[in-house]
Amino acid sequence: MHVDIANALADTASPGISRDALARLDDQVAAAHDRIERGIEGREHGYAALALPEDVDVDAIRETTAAFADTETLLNVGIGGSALGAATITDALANESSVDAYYLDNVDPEWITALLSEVDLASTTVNVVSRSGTTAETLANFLVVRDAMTSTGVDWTDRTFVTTGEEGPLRRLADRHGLPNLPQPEGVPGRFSALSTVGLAAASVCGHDLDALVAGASEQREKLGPSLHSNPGYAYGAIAYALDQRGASVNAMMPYAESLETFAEWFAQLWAESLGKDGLGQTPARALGATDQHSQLQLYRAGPRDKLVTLVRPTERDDHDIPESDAEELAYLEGTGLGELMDAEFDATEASLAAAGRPSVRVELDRVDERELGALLYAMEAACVLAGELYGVDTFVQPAVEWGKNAARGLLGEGDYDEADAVAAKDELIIE
Ligand SMILES: O=P(O)(O)OC[C@H]1O[C@H](O)[C@H](O)[C@@H](O)[C@@H]1O
Repeated sequence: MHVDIANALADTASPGISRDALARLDDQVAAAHDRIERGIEGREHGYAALALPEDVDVDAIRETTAAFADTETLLNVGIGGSALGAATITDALANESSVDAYYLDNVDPEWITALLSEVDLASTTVNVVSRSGTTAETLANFLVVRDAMTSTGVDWTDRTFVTTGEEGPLRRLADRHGLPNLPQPEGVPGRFSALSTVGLAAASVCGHDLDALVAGASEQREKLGPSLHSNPGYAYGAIAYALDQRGASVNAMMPYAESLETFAEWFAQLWAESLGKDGLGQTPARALGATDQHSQLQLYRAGPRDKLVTLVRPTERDDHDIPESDAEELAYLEGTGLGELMDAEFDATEASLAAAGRPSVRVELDRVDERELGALLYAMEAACVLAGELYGVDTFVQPAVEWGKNAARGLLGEGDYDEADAVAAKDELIIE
């Protein structure tokens, strides 16, 4: 995995960073790295995430999930950081697995009802994931899934394990029913937990190679050092920060692979919840190549100069030949493959942005496999932690999200929350 930052330099783009400013930025990276390394060594809250390649116990994950070897469908009941890391991995590698993995990370009743009526619950494994064990959406979905199993004569206690902390309602419920429990990593916020029990349990149920995922992350861990020039993660985080400072307040994450579409969702949570505070932060946007060339690219190339476009692709993938056609106008497609076309689209988009003086960063994986995914996830987490240091924000908290959670709890009558009063106090100006 590597990044190419040339098209984010002021030589090409505006906003862009000059070579002199890049040298000054590298001094800031060195100082930030000292802080990060201390945090990792001391397993401080949040920084502990970057120690996961060393700390995660893949044998314990394999041991717990071995009891569910007959799984045909996995229902991962969790939201935010308790869904997106696992979903990134299993969606990216879905073609390699015989297990269909679904992420119940929303409480849309029509969607849940339809899903539960489609899957064979007798061969379904349920992983209920919640760091706090209190998230209303997760607990509600779990109760619904459990009820669906009971109504179809499936013993839900045989088919369920939980991934949660030492305390909380979910843990108590799991203990009461003797459900296997995978512990949450200490000091690792949900959005940084892809490379822990939280992200890897689903990967294990789907039969993916946990050792390779961790090995890819370890490679990137070893690259953490005092310069952005020897570390793709730091390079990405430093450039994204520097461009935001120069006006690129939006970061459009655009993978050129269907298998990486969920990665852009995971990145959006990582970037938004970690950096969006104190009036600072860069807004993550989600796009998919080549599809969104035909929808969003117009804005990225010719709209306000407030965007950094991050183009992600595997350099190697199984191609599919484009068959001969009987139309002369289509002759140019003959002898090529869909993958070749995808690559041409990627190169064309990158060049078209550069020709318009718009900044982009290229992120390339050797291929979409466990090792490269582990590397990508770790590098982006390191990028985010570094960016947090450069902004000077508290990367590992999300008080603004907690506000909404409290308001919803208050509305549902779980207790007295001031936040719920604000909902009732809303003004109305209705137009019909
Ligand atoms: O894992 P849980 O405690 O259920 O939390 C799930 C999610 O809840 C909140 O929305 C937080 O802002 C997220 O960071 C977290 O990932």
